[in-house]
Amino acid sequence: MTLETPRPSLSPSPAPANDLFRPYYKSHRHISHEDALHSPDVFSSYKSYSSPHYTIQQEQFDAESVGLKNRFETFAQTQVDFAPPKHYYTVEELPGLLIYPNLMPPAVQSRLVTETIEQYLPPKEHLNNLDLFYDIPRPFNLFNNENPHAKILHREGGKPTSRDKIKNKQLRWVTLGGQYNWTTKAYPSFIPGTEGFPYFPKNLYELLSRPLFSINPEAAIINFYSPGDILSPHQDVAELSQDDLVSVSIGLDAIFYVGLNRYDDSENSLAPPLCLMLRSGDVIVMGGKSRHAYHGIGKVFSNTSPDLNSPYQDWLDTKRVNINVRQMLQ
Ligand SMILES: O=C(O)CCC(=O)C(=O)O
Ligand SMILES: [Fe+2]
Repeated sequence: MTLETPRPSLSPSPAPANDLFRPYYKSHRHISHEDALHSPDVFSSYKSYSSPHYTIQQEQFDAESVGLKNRFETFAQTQVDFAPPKHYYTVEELPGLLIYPNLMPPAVQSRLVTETIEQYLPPKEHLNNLDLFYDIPRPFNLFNNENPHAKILHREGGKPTSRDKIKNKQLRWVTLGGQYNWTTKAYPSFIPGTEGFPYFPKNLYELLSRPLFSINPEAAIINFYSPGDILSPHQDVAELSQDDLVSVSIGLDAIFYVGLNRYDDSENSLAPPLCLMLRSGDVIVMGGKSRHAYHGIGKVFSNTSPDLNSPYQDWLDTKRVNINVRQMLQ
């Protein structure tokens, strides 16, 4: 269970989490979408869920008090026709974990994909996983169709790549805002508001910041998954801030695991992780005691992306995009 390339803020998980998560990665590796949707131990809001380990509660969501419609329309730059969700979910055993099924309407999801490809990915300040090995031309236009097969050479004599290969499989993440330092395993400790403080895209900031979520977004990782990709169990502990981590899913459905190291009284053993089906438009918040919970992705299901009427729909039909936003500083 290793990733192809190292990635920011991925701290190796100690044995207990790995041991508890491993059977799930194994049993879900070949599960069909249909079986996962009906599996009693995979939570999704539209079916019943019962687990001896987790109690999920439905909470009232007040879309008006957080100015949801206005936020969405500002971000999508168009009128957004949507019925705001009435509920979100909390988990008794994972305090601070919030689950918002289908929060982002299609127009907002589509805009997020467009912004990712056209604005967040191209600049040289936004490092991606390929930059570690290749001299990726900048601005990096994933969909510039001139010469998609032109060779991009590996810096240390490894296999060359091409924009086509990157687009279809190799692009795994891009970082926005404060860029994590690989060597020191830390974010830059700049002072907010001063020159040189990492720039974070304003439109994404305004979409996800207070009062909707308890966060001043300063850094983000956008993860790209193809079917077959997983993300190993880890904690996100690099940020100094204890504020919420906000995670938006777009495109293909995926199984997400999350767990705290705790003893389950009924079985007197470490509790297994909670399994969630994450679908396009869902948002997860990891805050409070769950800010540093172990988590990972066990399965990405092919042919499950909704039609978002995106200019990049063909690509999105083969991808899961996860926008993972954090506050770096206290
Ligand atoms: O893809 C996801 O839902 C989770 C990503 C994640 O855990 C991370 O970027 O640290
Ligand atoms: Fe994470």
